[in-house]
Amino acid sequence: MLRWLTAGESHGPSLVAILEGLPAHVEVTTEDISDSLARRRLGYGRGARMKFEADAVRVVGGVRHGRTQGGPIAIEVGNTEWPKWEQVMAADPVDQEVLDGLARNAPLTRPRPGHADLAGMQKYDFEDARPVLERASARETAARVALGRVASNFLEQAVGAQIVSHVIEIGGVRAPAGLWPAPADVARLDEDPVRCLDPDTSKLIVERIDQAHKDGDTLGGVVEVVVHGLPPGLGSHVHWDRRLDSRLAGALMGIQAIKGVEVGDGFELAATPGSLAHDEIVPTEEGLRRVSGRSGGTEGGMTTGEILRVRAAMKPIATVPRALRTVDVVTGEEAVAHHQRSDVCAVPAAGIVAEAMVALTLADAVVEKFGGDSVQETRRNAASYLDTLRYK
Ligand SMILES: Cc1cc2nc3c(=O)[nH]c(=O)nc-3n(C[C@H](O)[C@H](O)[C@H](O)COP(=O)(O)O)c2cc1C
Ligand SMILES: C=C(O[C@@H]1CC(C(=O)O)=C[C@@H](OP(=O)(O)O)[C@H]1O)C(=O)O
Repeated sequence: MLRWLTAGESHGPSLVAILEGLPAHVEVTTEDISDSLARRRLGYGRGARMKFEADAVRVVGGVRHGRTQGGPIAIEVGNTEWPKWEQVMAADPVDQEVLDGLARNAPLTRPRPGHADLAGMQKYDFEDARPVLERASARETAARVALGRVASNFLEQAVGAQIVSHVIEIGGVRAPAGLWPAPADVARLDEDPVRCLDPDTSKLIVERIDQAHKDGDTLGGVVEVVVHGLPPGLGSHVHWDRRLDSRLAGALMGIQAIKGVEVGDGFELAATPGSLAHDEIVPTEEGLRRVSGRSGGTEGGMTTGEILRVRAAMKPIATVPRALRTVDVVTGEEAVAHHQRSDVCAVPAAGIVAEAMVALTLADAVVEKFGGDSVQETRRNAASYLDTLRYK
């Protein structure tokens, strides 16, 4: 079983992430992790912070000379913004006089509709939204992407699986259906301003984001994660919490601002007759194959061995510049929500986070099915399973 945890605040000194249960000998370097973090910062429409802040990666446990050692892997992602927040976010008490003199410490009492502010203040009994938004912030996803890179190296080295994500819709502008990226498309996708496979849609999306920016508005959208090279039989039909689609859905829903998940053609299948909704099975020279991929590569909560495809729908950013109505919780009076800066659209970044969550979930399913204390043992076990598969 793989377990993972993150800690740290948006403007704290660093985020930390721990991954436990991964076999030894997975090749991974600080550079690999930094590259993945750099991909998360991509995407037209992100706010100023993405430009001036860097992710300072330090692997502090579990990896030696570029290979995992079998123990928990601990990664620190330093926030280079920290010096500006050292007192506001200090772990130890700071003189009230000092804090009162800091504009950025002013209590945030006008919660933003759509963010965690009000529910968090109610639940944790805070008069200031700061402690809530600091942890709710998607800054935390940097820690997940760091772990996701370790998981995705494992998947590639253990079973040869490769993950790629793309944006299929932003602000209602949608790419043509049926475009599924291959691993070779990753560089091209990363170069596109919105990580969309279709250049015409990409241009329209950039215009849509510019318009939203001008209007003081924000946008959401849909990303799709596609995984090539998975063996059949990851996950299980025997119990709800062992179903792979259930685990993938939970992992994707756990990303800030994700409000919908589809496996394969999901909602569209609901409107399609059965004769056209399922993936017929045919014998080919390469063995049993499906003629289509509508199911998204799972049946009965197990991988089918075909391409895995899952989608996540992100709502628009909650910090809307054209501020929304709220209440000042201290005075009880009507007000507009607090706003300093924000992303107009973070859908491309959410795609990279979705890749990470899919990688962690699949790595867990591979460890569960094939075990192994070293990646070579996992690889042997997977190869022997595939060799002796009853129906190929
Ligand atoms: C990559 C990414 C970047 C985000 N950037 C912002 C942002 O700049 N401003 C904002 O208000 N929300 C942003 N969000 C969304 C909030 O973190 C999220 O809405 C908030 O934590 C409340 O959680 P919920 O939307 O799941 O209810 C971002 C989310 C992601 C995944
Ligand atoms: C810092 C990141 O994303 C942040 C996520 C976020 C939110 O509310 O989720 C709000 C913004 O932060 P701030 O309010 O400080 O401008 C984003 O920049 C990041 O992704 O690295």
